[in-house]
Amino acid sequence: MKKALKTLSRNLTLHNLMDPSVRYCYNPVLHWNPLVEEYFIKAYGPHHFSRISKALTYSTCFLLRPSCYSCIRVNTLRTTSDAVIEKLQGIILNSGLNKTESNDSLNESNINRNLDDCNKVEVGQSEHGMNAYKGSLQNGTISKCQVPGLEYLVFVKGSGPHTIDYGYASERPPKEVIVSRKCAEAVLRGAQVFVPGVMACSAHVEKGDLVAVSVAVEQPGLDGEWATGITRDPHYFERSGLYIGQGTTMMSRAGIFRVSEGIAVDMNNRIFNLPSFRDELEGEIFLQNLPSIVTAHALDPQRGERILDMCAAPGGKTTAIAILMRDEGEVVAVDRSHNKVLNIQKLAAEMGLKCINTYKLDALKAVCRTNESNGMSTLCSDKDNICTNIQNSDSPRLHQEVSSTTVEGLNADMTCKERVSNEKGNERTYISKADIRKNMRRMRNGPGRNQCLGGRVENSKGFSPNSFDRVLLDAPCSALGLRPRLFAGEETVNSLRNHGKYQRRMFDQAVQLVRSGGVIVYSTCTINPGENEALVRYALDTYKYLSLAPQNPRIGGPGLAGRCEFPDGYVEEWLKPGEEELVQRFDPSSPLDTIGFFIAKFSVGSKDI
Ligand SMILES: C[S@@+](CC[C@H](N)C(=O)[O-])C[C@H]1O[C@@H](n2cnc3c(N)ncnc32)[C@H](O)[C@@H]1O
Repeated sequence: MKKALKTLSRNLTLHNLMDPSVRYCYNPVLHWNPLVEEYFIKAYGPHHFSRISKALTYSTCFLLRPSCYSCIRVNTLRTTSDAVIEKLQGIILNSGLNKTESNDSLNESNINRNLDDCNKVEVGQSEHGMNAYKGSLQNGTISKCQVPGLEYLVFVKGSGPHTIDYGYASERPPKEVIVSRKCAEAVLRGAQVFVPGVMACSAHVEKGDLVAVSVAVEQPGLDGEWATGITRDPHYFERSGLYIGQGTTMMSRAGIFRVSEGIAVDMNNRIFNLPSFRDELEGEIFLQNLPSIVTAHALDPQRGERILDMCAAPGGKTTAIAILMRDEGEVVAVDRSHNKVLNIQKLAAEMGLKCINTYKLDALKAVCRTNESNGMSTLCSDKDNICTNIQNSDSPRLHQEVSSTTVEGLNADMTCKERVSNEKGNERTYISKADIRKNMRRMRNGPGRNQCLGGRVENSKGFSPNSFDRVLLDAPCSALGLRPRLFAGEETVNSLRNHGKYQRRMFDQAVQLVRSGGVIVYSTCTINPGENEALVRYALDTYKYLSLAPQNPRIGGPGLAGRCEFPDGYVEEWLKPGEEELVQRFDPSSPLDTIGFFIAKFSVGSKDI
């Protein structure tokens, strides 16, 4: 009886998943590691965490409707927000992006009603900042930010989610292109489908064909591991609800798998219409998340000061800081990656900023106690090991095809593991965890390409203690606040703790480099309290001369006070009562509609006592 019920329920589920309206839509479910989910439910409560989880995927829940907008930071050293608004209006008119509100998306009054509704739920963001922000979004398609001090930011409103007719006819499913998760996340932010992001393609796709674009997202496998099976199964349940739009192929299927770059699919019918302004107004604008811009303001850099940006690439906050300093003083921007340092240099040059000096440096070794610091840097070029290694690691792209009813040239139920074993054919019976991780990475990012940008980067051996007025540590983190996010299962409780350890070691360096009387700003783009409030607790308990400082502007909500006891006995301490309002927590499920983000600002007292 139990077995019959189970089979019936499975058949019903499959039947539902085969229903084109259930399958050809965008309604992703974010998967978490079960223990991580348990921990976040303890931190946020089940309802709040469920809203956060939904918001991270950009999908809709009954109260929350993504207002989806692009936030543009204007380079005020080059132009004004009025001039930028005028140019953007022209670009939008020419590109047809002004088709922002269609029948199936909500109108302005609904948006405001939704924002009001959302205000009633308990996501407490700063009231003053929230009202100014709401005012900004009500002004029309392009508007200036009304938060005092942030008037140079321009918001361009997008629209969605739109319902797309993919042209499904009984037994004649649409041609399909399957993209990697990272590619899909970029497409949801307004990008096109580029060749490296394509994982598979229906048979007989020619240039100019209309294709449905779906995403291969990791699903829980029978063995307890995550797997991205692109199966031959006619039900294709693994991509149900994971259709992100429709586009026109810019090359044939054969072409897509022959070339290594270029646009594969021109996305002309998207779930979300979000202008990306790629390559537009170069040097005049920079697309940046609102919380990142607030981070630069929280640091409050002054003209003539010496500022360290410890994990700076690609340079979004570095350039925001340099502009706030009117390009007077010095912003030292370091990153451990050669190519990423080149990206900072490129961005600084585009924006015409002279006060930025870039170095390749491991921030864990940023303090130099000998006379080797600063000026004693060594030069390396694109000939160094990093580039050579990167180029050598390039691997051939997979050649796959998929059709909604028949899949040619693709193994049935092919999982990550089977791909690994492909390399050595049947000889290989053992699949290492490293191999699985490598393939998981590949599934996430797509086959992709590694690039060496070329150019010269200066290696630094570190900086003298107390040599900076202010330090920004925008730490590498679990990035569990980034939106849109289609999978979160790769982080375990252990990996989250390891992020915390790494961040504390970096923070120890920041504390040594800043002078007495200076400022440290710590930020992450994760919702994990272990990397946010727990870092603040560590900082305040370890360095008695540090204190939390108020931030301006304050748009985010309060931090989490309390502690979390884990089943293995580990205890994580968060903020103490009274400290919550001194940090800014950007909740991805709040009406602010930002990524999940955290900012703490520390005043550095006298180190001598
Ligand atoms: C969150 S991103 C920084 C984003 C950047 N602040 C911005 O706003 O554009 C973190 C950066 O830290 C860098 N990173 C990671 N570990 C590092 C280390 N040990 N030393 C220096 N940089 C590191 C990564 O390469 C990455 O570029």
